[in-house]
Amino acid sequence: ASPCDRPVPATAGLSHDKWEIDPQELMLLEELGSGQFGVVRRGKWRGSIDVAVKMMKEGTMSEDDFIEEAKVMTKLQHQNLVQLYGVCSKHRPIYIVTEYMRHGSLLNYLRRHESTLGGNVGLLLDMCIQVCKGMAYLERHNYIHRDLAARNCLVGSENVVKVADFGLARYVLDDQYTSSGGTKFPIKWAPPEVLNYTRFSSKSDVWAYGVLMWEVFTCGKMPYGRLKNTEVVDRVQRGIILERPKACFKEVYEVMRKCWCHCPEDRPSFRILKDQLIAVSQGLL
Ligand SMILES: CN1CCN(C(=O)c2ccc(Nc3nc(-c4cccc(NC(=O)c5ccc(C(C)(C)C)cc5)c4)cn4ccnc34)cc2)CC1
Repeated sequence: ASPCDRPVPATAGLSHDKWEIDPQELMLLEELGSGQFGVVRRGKWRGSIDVAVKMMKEGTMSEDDFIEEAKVMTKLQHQNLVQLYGVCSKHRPIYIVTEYMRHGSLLNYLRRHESTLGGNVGLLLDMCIQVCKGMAYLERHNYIHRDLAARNCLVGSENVVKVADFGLARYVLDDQYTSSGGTKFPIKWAPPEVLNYTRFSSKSDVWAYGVLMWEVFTCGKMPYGRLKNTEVVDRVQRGIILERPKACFKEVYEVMRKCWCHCPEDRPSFRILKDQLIAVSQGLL
């Protein structure tokens, strides 16, 4: 029978899962960096869209679980979240394709521009507020980051700052990274309930956000300096918190301190933090 009188199957066009990206539509360019997880390269998608492509080394993550989660992650859309465009999961290594951020990680950006950023409290506070907006969006969607830190935020044009790799930590297979006793676990960004019971929540993200604020106002110093992880755990358990950075106004440090309440329920939500920081920034300028 001629095609015109055959009914079009209802699934026509739907079989192409929109979170699945066709690798033939990707052009891979220079390497942006690498780590135990694999290599990240800049790329072009469909000829014109700037992307970052994470080529996940096999054995780094539980890929099937991640691919399932990617369907949810592509729906998380906010101007302060690094947008996940999709995955190439029909080959190995799998590719994770996101929007491209041209200035790299917030941590490296702070360290590279300390001379100009150091004195600009308004800009440092604005960067914190942008991260807070992205995190308030995740909080509203009951989405926990689990590894919020300046190294996991990225900088684009005009000092735009976005939160990256939200939720990715759940799929990492390296238990040096996932268990709180592991050498790669981000101890210095973890609250007591995570150190003791690995109990993650949006309030544990708030604790990490307080440490990120400290990173921003010190232009990328390492929290607790060269203290060993065991010494940091001991301090955090005893309620000793990070000291006020020189560049940090008292009002800003007061907000930071609230993120480090021992009990998660005493810490403010990101929604409240956002309003408080905006009020401080309006008072300061
Ligand atoms: C003038 N300067 C020159 C130097 N410079 C750069 O080279 C530079 C420029 C842009 C960059 N952009 C991005 N870089 C990256 C990037 C680069 C290196 C490493 C990584 N790391 C990761 O993606 C990564 C790290 C850890 C993990 C685990 C498994 C532990 C959770 C998973 C993934 C990301 C991701 N991006 C996503 C969107 N945009 C970027 C990165 C670097 C910055 C600009």
